[in-house]
Amino acid sequence: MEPFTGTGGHAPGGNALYYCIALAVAALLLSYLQPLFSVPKDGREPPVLSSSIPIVGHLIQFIRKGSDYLVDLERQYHQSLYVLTVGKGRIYIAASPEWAQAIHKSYRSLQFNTIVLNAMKNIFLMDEPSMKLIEHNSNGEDGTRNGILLEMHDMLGSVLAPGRHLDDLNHSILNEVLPDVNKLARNGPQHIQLWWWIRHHFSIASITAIWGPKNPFMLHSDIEPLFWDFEAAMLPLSMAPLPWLFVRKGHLARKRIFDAWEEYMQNSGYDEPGVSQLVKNRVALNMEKYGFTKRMHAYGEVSMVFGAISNTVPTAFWLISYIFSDPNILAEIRQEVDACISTPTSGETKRILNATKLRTSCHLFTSALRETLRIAGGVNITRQVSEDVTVTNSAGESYLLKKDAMVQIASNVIHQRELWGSDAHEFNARRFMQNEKQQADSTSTKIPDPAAPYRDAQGKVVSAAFRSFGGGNNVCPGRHFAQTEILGLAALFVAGFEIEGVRTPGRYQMPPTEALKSSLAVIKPGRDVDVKIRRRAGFEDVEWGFKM
Ligand code: HEM
Repeated sequence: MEPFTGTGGHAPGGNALYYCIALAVAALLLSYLQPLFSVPKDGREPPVLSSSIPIVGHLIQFIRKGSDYLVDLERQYHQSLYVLTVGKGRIYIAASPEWAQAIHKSYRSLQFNTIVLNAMKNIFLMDEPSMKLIEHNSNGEDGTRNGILLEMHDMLGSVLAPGRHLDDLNHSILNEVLPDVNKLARNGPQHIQLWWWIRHHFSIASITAIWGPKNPFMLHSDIEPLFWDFEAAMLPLSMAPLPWLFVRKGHLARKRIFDAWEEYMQNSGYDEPGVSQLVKNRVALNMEKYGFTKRMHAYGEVSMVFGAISNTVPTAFWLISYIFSDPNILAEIRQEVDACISTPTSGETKRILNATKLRTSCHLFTSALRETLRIAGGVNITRQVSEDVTVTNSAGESYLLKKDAMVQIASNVIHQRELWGSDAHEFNARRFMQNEKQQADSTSTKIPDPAAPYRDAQGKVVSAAFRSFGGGNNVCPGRHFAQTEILGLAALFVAGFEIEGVRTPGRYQMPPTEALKSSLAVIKPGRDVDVKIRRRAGFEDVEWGFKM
């Protein structure tokens, strides 16, 4: 299962010389071509960070290092807003909370939906008539909220906000995952691969809670693993020419998933009992109101599958990993979770976890979740500049951003900045305790917002520092759903089980992160981890249940 194979960046043996010569020739050629690609610079723009390889140097580094490239640039240059040029294009990188906030404020000129349109065309393969429908008023050009994208945004914001529909959805996903958990280690210790187990069972439970029992993940055993192949190929699929040739694995996975989702639509799987309000509303909007075909609606639904699981699944894995790799933190969080379990009546094996209490009264547990997201969930936020615009940060600094460029908020860099203290690079489960307590005091009956601004140890708000759920207009509408489902799954492990590594008896050791970190979603583990899982003493026969 070791993923880190290959030559570690060196061409083997005698090929090394040819490799170096080829690189030198390519660099020379590119330097001759550079004038053709020169990007005219306006003195009002942020500083340009150049690359030693002209034209495509930054692109090569992104391909080689993923989102870690931005961390390298931060170490080297300490710039909080700067420009990278690739070919004739510009990417502005905002790497401080102050600039993140300024970018979010200029949402009219720095557009989210233009990025969505590109994805719908190039990744989710919407046909021309559907693109026409989606493009209509996509950025509120006519001053109203009419049009598929804006109406969808508003619909998701309301159906996923704390309330009855969200409770139904959370109840449904937690109930879906219960049978798998209740089967675990029932007849004594059991070996599992922890990442595989969580990925497989949590994905299927999430998709079933949203799309009902006749969904493709439930009906076809190849769909869940293929989804992750598709997910891993997202970027190359969106950029590479001839994806069927150059991104073959991702291309085939995408095709199979589209076909399976089309089958779901053709069989009216969305009409079955157990389908969430969210899916019903999407059918009503896309098909009934705007006339999408079943095929195009199916492709669009796959984009929602990304929203639903590509971040929650790895977050649940890392949260469980962080908790179990520190026995003291495990003991403290266990105490909090134990207080959310119903008291058994004699002879009863059923124990009920109160999911609402998990969110409102387990401050260390919810702090650990946000800390997990700070470290593993530095999801970078991208916008397209629709017109020349001047952005100004809270310190009064201003820069010009040019039309047609991209802007990226480097959440992964912001999440490692000095503002987090000298332990910024380490996991500190208590880091968000001030937040959790403060929210509990001020909003005792409401559900704490997992996207609330970070408060430092003195309780001072540091706006736009915690970016895992984005911010501003496009803050993640699924964050409350995500918080409850992740806490619910992790609580079952904490309350009911002990975990040790097969290769590290008596303790659990986390696997490393993937070598090439994506900037699109929460980081995945670099390899799976074989664990021995057994029932916690005193909970051997427990059948778990949930109440909201
Ligand atoms: C740990 C879990 C999650 C993380 C870290 C996460 C992260 C994010 C981030 C960073 C954004 C903002 C993107 C941007 O501004 O460019 C976003 C938006 C979005 N998320 Fe999530 N998300 C999570 C879970 C979910 C879930 C469970 C759903 C749905 C069931 C969901 C649905 C969406 C949607 C639809 C948007 C687009 C919002 C819009 O149109 O303005 N997310 N998410």
